[in-house]
Amino acid sequence: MNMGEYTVEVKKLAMEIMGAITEGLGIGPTYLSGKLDEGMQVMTVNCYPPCADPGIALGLPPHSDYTCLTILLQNSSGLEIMDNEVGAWRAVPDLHSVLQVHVGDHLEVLSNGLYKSVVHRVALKRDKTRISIASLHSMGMDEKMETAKELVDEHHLKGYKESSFRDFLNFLSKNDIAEGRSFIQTLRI
Ligand SMILES: O=C(O)CCC(=O)C(=O)O
Ligand SMILES: [Fe+2]
Repeated sequence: MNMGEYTVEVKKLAMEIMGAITEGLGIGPTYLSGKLDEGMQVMTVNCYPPCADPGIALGLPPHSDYTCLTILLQNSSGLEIMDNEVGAWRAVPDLHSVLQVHVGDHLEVLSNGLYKSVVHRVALKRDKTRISIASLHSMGMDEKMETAKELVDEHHLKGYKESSFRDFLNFLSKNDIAEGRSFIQTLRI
């Protein structure tokens, strides 16, 4: 499969998974399908060179993705995920030909916090180049993601402000995520 075909297939998968998630949330399998289908798919190909002293450097600083979903393919281990219950990093095992699905900030907003966006980072290897391909799925540039009204009531107050992909880009231009500022924190009410 070439990159173009992969891009098309991974989008279909993202649409299916989001349909299953919104169905599971009780807001129906097509709740977001139109806006997601017409929305943005950003493909990033990341190359992490070997590092003589991996203890003092990171491939990618801790962050969560602004997306609804991110689908990731990696050629070797290196990705680490924050385990919020214990406040420790967990290495994602090196599983061959496996796609990882990350919950992004906008799914946390949509679900009123029932899904939590995953904080992740990439560690470097002493003797190995690591390559990953991430497919980031979100609505259009100026489409505002709002918490589903069906998931808000007097016992479950609305926990998030609405935001768009452009709002995230504006945040990025003014803040350094390497210093720990996170977009989702600015959305929490
Ligand atoms: O290289 C990876 O495994 C993660 C890439 C990533 O987090 C991103 O592109 O947002
Ligand atoms: Fe990421």
